[in-house]
Formats: sequence, C-alpha cells, structure tokens
Amino acid sequence: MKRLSLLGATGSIGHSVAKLLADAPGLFRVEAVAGGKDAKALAEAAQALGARFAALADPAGGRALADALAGTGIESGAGPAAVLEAAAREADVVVSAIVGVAGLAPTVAAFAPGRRIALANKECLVAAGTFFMAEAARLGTEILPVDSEHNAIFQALAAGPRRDVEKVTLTASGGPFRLKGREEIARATPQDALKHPNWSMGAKITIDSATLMNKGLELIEAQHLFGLPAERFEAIVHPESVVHGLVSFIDGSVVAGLAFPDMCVPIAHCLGLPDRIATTCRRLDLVALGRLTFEAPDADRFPALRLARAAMEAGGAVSTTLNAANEVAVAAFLQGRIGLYGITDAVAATLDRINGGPAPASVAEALDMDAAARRATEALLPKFAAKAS
Ligand SMILES: NC(=O)C1=CN([C@@H]2O[C@H](COP(=O)(O)OP(=O)(O)OC[C@H]3O[C@@H](n4cnc5c(N)ncnc54)[C@H](OP(=O)(O)O)[C@@H]3O)[C@@H](O)[C@H]2O)C=CC1
Ligand SMILES: CC(=O)[C@@H](O)[C@H](O)COP(=O)(O)O
Ligand SMILES: [Mn+2]
Repeated sequence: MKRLSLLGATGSIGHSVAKLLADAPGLFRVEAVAGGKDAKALAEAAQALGARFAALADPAGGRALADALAGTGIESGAGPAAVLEAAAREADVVVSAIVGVAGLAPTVAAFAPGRRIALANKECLVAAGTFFMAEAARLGTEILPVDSEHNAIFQALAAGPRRDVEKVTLTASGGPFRLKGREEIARATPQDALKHPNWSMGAKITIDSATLMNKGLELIEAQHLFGLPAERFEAIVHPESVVHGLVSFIDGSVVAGLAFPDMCVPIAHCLGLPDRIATTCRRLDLVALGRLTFEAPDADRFPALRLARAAMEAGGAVSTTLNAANEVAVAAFLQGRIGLYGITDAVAATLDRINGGPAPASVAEALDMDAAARRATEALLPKFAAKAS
C-alpha cells in the first residue's frame, strides 16, 4: 500500500482526491493532510481519510482542530511550520493542491528522493518554475501534472521524442463570458464570474478561467513542465472541455488527450502511474456529445492571455510578479473592490512598475519578490476601484 499526503485536503481538488481514494480502497494509506483556515473541514477530511497527521496553516485554528480530533488518535498541528511538517513526512506521493503561491514552500518541502508529487498547484510553477523544476530534479523527485490540460499533454508526449514536437496546444473552455461583449464583461459580478460552464472548482481558479488568466498561467506552467521553447505553446478555445491538450509532431501527427471534464481522471492517472486505477469517473460518450468545437481566443476581450504570454516570453521574474499581482487582484474582485477588467488592469500596471530581473533561485527569493509585487498591486488597486460595477 502506498503512503499519500494531501496538501489542500479541504478544497475542490482535495475532495476529488478523497473521492478517488474511496473508489480505490486498499491502494493508498493517508499519512498527512493540510489545509488553510477551516479547522472543522480539515478535521472531517483527516477522519474520513484516516490520516495520521493534520496541519492547519492558520495558527488561530489550532485549538479548534485539536479539539475536533481529540480521541481520534490523529495528531495535529497549526501554523506554517506544521504545514511544512505535513508536506515533509514520509510518503510515496504528495498531492499538491493548496491554492496560490502559498503552496510553493510546502510543495518544495515535500521534495525527497524517489517521491512523486502529483501537482495541481500551478502558481508555484508560475512564480518559481525554473527553481522548482531544477530543485525537483536535483533531489530526484518526480513531478506529475494533475492540471487537466497538462496531464493530457503529458500522456500525449509519450507518443514521440520531445525533439520532434512541433506544437503543444492547451484548450480553454472560454469561461462564462466567452460569448459576451466587453461592456457586459466589465459589469460582471463575482457571482456571474463564479459560474464556470464545465468545471466545479475553487473560487480563485474559477475567476482565472473567467478572465482567461488561467490559460495564461497554464501556458507558463506547461513551459516549465515540458521544457520546450515558448513559441511552441498555444491556447485555443474549446467550449466543451473534452479535448484537454494536444501534441503536434513534425510528421503531421496530432495526439490528443480526451476525457469527460472531471478532475477524477487526471488525478487517477497521476496516482496510478505506471499502472491505471480502475475508477468510476464519468465516461466520455462522444456520440451523445455529437460535436466538438474550437475557436481562436479573443485577446481584446480577454487581455490576460496576452499579459501572460508576454511574461512567458520575457522569462526571469516577470511571471513571479504576474502571479502575485493576479492573486491580489482576484481577491479584490471577489471582495467587490474592482471590476473584472480591474484584474488585468492591475496586473498590467504592476508589471509596468516592477522590473523583471532574474528568476528567483530559491523559495525565499520567490516569496520576497511575491511580497514586493503584492504591495505594489495593493497600492495600485484604488486606481481601478472606480471601474467596479
Ligand atoms: N479545482 C480544480 O479542478 C483544479 C485546480 N487546480 C489548481 O489546484 C489548486 C487548488 O485548487 P482548488 O482545489 O480549486 O482550490 P480550493 O480553493 O478549492 O482549495 C484550496 C485548498 O488550499 C487550502 N489552503 C489555502 N491556503 C492555504 C495555506 N496557506 N496553507 C495550506 N493550505 C491552504 C484550502 O484550505 P481552506 O479550505 O481551509 O481554505 C483548501 O484546502 C490551485 O492551484 C488550482 O489552480 C488545477 C486544475 C484544476
Ligand atoms: C480543470 C482544469 O484543469 C482547469 O484548469 C480548467 O481548465 C479551467 O477551465 P478553463 O479552460 O476555463 O480555464
Ligand atoms: Mn487546467
């Protein structure tokens, strides 16, 4: 039985992992779980999964967590050091599903020789991808992509040598505003933007999908994961979210990864490799679906894609700044402080203000740069407040 730790156990990916583990009894024993603030939900997850250790990032929730786990035999801890401890405990596989750059230090703390990281958290690659991938390689840690597009591409890449890859294509659903005009998008409320057409996910990534920043972050994520030049990656809109990623080879062959849009599928692939786990994940029925459609993304209505592409091409620390600014701006949008276009406006203004410089060479450097960018974005937000609807 393999030992598994789950960082971000109370979130959307955390729930999908729990569902999969229930589907595949006897394959994994859960060592540690970690969460952010919700002590009650974390205690429930720890008990449901039979974890040995539960760690909450928020020190204020430590007592509530310990009380909820009293008598269960599950150890608990609170504060950032407890989350790092959960990440570093003996395990064969660690699922990285904390949202945002908050996942960077715990994920790197989980690196160990022979260990597998099933990586859902994309922000750690956007903020510090060069260091992250080099450090994983140095320590002999395997990084497997959980993100649906990257998982499909990872599987498609096995069809030919990396040097013969002409193009890697990520698909985007287009989000809830795919068919809306600029004025309507500008007036969108958090409630409107949280209605993803195909996926049920946490709030941050759902807003990123609405601005298409998610696809921009994913282009950068893909470049770090697959190590190909920036110009070989493209994003296209595919409203059905059935074809997740495609790899085009120099002989004209295109290998695509398809699945019903449910994170159960890529999670099962990452946890099962080199075998396949038999799951009850919903199956794809192409005849029932009837047709698959594709279109070019509209960079005028969705400027985030252009910003992220420019950050990817610039390299260095630009994407560290982009990620931090986006996290601050998404939170401000969810609080009603700025409008949807305020997110990309605030990111662009932050990128104008902060020089790129070299890519962070450690977690500490990445978090310092992240903090500086956050301060800059916060200071700029009032400029965009008037645009909130
Ligand atoms: N949801 C999806 O389908 C997909 C998600 N991803 C990526 O996976 C990651 C997780 O997404 P998702 O599950 O949707 O997000 P959620 O918001 O649903 O869950 C986030 C999780 O992170 C925890 N958390 C937040 N801050 C901290 C912290 N400082 N320390 C420890 N834990 C923390 C939360 O705990 P608490 O509940 O206490 O706040 C929660 O368990 C993101 O990076 C996202 O981009 C990628 C592809 C698909
Ligand atoms: C499930 C997953 O991988 C998400 O990243 C998803 O792709 C988001 O949908 P969008 O394609 O709308 O960004
Ligand atoms: Mn994705």
